[in-house]
Amino acid sequence: MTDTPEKAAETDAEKAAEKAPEALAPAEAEAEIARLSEAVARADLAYHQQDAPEIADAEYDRLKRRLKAVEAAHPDLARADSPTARVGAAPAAGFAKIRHRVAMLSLENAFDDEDVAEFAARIRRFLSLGPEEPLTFLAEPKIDGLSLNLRYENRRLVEAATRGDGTEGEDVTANARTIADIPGALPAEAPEVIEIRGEVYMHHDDFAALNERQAAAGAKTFANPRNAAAGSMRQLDVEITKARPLRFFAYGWGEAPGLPAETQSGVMAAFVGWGLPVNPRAVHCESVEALLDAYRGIEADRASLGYDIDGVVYKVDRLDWQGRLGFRSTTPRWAIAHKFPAQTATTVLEGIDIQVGRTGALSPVARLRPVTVGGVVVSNATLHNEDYIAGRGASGEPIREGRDLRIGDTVTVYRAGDVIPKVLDVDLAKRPAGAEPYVFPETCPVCGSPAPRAPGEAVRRCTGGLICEAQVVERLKHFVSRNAMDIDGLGAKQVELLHELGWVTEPAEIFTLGPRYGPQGRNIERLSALPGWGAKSAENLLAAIEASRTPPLARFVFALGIRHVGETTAKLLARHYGDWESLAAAMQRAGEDEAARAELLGIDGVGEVLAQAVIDFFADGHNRGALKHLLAEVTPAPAEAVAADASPVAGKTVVFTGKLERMSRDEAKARAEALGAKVSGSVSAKTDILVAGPGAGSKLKKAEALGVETLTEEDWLALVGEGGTA
Ligand SMILES: NC(=O)c1ccc[n+]([C@@H]2O[C@H](COP(=O)([O-])OP(=O)(O)OC[C@H]3O[C@@H](n4cnc5c(N)ncnc54)[C@H](O)[C@@H]3O)[C@@H](O)[C@H]2O)c1
Ligand SMILES: [Zn+2]
Repeated sequence: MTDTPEKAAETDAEKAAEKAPEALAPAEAEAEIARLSEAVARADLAYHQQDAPEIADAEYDRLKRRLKAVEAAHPDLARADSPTARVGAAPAAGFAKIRHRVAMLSLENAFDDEDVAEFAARIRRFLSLGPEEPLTFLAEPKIDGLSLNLRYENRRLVEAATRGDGTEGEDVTANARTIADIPGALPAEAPEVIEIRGEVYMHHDDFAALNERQAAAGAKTFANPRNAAAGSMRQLDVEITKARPLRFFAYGWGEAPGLPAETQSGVMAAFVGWGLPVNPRAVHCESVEALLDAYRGIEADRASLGYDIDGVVYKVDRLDWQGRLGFRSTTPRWAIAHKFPAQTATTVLEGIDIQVGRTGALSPVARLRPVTVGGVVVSNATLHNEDYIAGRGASGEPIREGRDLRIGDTVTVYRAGDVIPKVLDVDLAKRPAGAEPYVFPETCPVCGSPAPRAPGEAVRRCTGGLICEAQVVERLKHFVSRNAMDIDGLGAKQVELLHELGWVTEPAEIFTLGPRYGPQGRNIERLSALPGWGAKSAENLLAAIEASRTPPLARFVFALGIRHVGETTAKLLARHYGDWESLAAAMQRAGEDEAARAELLGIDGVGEVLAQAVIDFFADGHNRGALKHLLAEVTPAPAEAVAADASPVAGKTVVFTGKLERMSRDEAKARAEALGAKVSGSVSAKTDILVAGPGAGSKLKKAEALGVETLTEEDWLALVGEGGTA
């Protein structure tokens, strides 16, 4: 493949990404800032607004840290709309908005001990504290959920809002009222007006049970408890929130005149007295060492807490000092979040399973000797694809250049932000003697069909689409869909049911439903007795099935669900080959002989990847079997001959070569096809006309040798009635 301009730009960006921020030239820094801002903004939206993160938290933190560093080194280039100057994401559409009386901000991050020491030192400097003066912090687990502001007026809960972009949040008052941990009223000793802030989260076991219920109901499952909590809270339908097992911990406040104490810990104690849940793991710390001890203690218990935390938050305990320290644009100076590192563990790769997805993609999954990674027992992990196993890297993944994975290897497993675990690296020193490189299967483990890898793709795909058990439901749904066979009364739901019952396992069986399950069917069960059907709808369905026994060829080809063959391509194929027999025969030949392949490739709009997909489909014995059954039931109607007999070139095979002067090659092809000609890319004994422009070479020689009629562009235009001056 040649280097496109975008490609070159990409490599420049990669180089820039490796340089120290100060070493970047202004243009590089600007591009780097643009690239990182876009990546962070995109991740923010996915995470905060859609509750569906696309990258791991550790990766997000890395991008953001780099962006901050580049901005710090080139302050004049920092953008006003930089995601480092923002909190979260704007409220989602559909929710009423609530303007926060006191902004809901984020927290500065610390990633190592040094960051923590620097945090404490900065505070001492800011407050001009002598080295002997005590500085007390409260260290609390950082709950991995979503933040919520609860407003109580006259001790009644009157408003609940998400953080949103920090200034405006979503009104989730009704949702908050369904959470048992959140009191609807505060006791008499609470002040008249107070906003309580805290985190909504979900317990691990509740999360697992919720996902099970979701899966059983065919609904979407959540990647981790945080997404489940955020997705459950941010529901327009309160009944859904009510059915979800949400919890709450209070850790702070918004507008709060007349606080009940003068320290963070004092206020928390008062909250407990008012019936608010406060995390019991908070620790008083008098020094940096004490903070780090608290951090390690909480980290050690992380696995047994029963809910996710992603770090420890340190807060200056004295509220007067918090007041003096105040805020930067998006974070307080008196607190910091000490994040836990990405979670890794070492274990043995015991095997590699190949799973087949609904679109036929073969995905390798590592079978691991079970190991605890950040408190969760992991026994399998994704391996992405063939190249990843071979150590050739995959886009966006750390590359183990040249170090392949073999069964028996000792590997590092990685979890970040609770996304699916990954196998990161391999310890070659521990490789067992005789371990063999892994050979990726070339056939589908489900149906045995060939699973080739298309040029330029990393993934192998099963070609047995029509019969492969892993793909069959999706294929059937596609087959009956509106732009395909368009059978009235047979939608995705009905297909799923019929497949589940085992009544339809391949397309042909749709057409034998009547004799099998119709009013006079040979089975005792009846379509009309299915839940929600009745005699009338069964009758209508059978009539619609009868009516679709002669689909237009293009629709039929599209309905087969051949990879890369969309409606447009199906039309091209139908028009070029005319009828099913010619098309099918040509496709089978194309797998074996060059001329037939060249003809296929000669069709305008058919490229290598597409041609190979079609050839693979027709070459697969399973598909041929399913097609045979199907063609016993349906007869595709030949494509309408375009401008057929009227055209002198209808049905003729034409090849263009050399330079055309009156129109582009593509346009010439399109016009010829519109006149009913078949356009091919190579000359053979079947060629009727060769149109040769200046510079024609080997094709012209071959045509002359074969005695094929040869025309100039002018002759051709005259023949098809487009001669004369343009
Ligand atoms: N994976 C992604 O694509 C992606 C995208 C955006 C954000 N994120 C994650 O979110 C983080 C940034 O989000 P953020 O701005 O919400 O910051 P943050 O989550 O790092 O810190 C602020 C939040 O911590 C919460 N919190 C939990 N326990 C707390 C406690 N005891 N005291 C005070 N606050 C507590 C509060 O809700 C507060 O809003 C990132 O570091 C990353 O981990 C991930
Ligand atoms: Zn298969």
